[in-house]
Amino acid sequence: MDVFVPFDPRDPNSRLSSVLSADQRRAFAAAMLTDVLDAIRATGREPTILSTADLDRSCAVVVDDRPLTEAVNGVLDATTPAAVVMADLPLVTPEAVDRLLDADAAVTLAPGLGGGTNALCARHPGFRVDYHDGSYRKHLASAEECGASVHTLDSFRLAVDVDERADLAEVLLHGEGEAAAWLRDAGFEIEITDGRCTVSTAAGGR
Ligand SMILES: Nc1nc2c(ncn2[C@@H]2O[C@H](COP(=O)(O)OP(=O)(O)OP(=O)(O)O)[C@@H](O)[C@H]2O)c(=O)[nH]1
Ligand SMILES: C[C@H](OP(=O)(O)O)C(=O)O
Repeated sequence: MDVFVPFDPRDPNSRLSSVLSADQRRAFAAAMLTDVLDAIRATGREPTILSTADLDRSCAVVVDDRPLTEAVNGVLDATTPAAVVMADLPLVTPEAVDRLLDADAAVTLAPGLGGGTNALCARHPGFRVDYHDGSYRKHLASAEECGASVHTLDSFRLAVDVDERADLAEVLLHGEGEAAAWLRDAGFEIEITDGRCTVSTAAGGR
């Protein structure tokens, strides 16, 4: 099974601009990518990065500068079965990747909090993606349209994608890889606000 990891290094994680500078966002996104690639490799599979620009990584890289949906559908046009695992999932574990890839359904979807699709495995040649704006529901419809059976994977490790400041607390709480280490080195810490774990930018970030 080919596993593709979409990655756009140009201006990553723009929704974190209030806490991280552009250079910090690039470094943090690269650390998250490393965590995702490590988890996939630990399952015995070799990932391919689907990037918008050339990358200096010891990994197969396919460059396609079209928007995300078109680039991933380009992959699905050429490759079935195929899996797509986003690069902003720093909590992902090899066990979670195995569960995604071992599921029998024609289409397996790992939803993100907020209705996105953090990872998927497509065994049906007719399935195509349509990312953003609550893509999980669109992908359920897309699978139904082509008559593919669907499995929704219940995985905390795949559900946490890093979009906003609150997501950084999850990385500090549960992450064990480069992204969590990068945040700690940058001075970010957990603090309790109104009884919940939040991320403190007192010593880190902007
Ligand atoms: N190949 C490719 N990957 C993309 C593209 N846009 C986003 N990605 C990747 O897709 C995943 C999900 O991205 P998003 O959450 O939509 O965007 P982001 O850059 O992480 O964050 P924001 O700028 O805050 O939206 C991340 O791994 C991105 O690197 C694109 O146009 N092409
Ligand atoms: C890639 C996209 O991410 P979001 O815009 O939901 O963070 C999606 O999962 O559809």
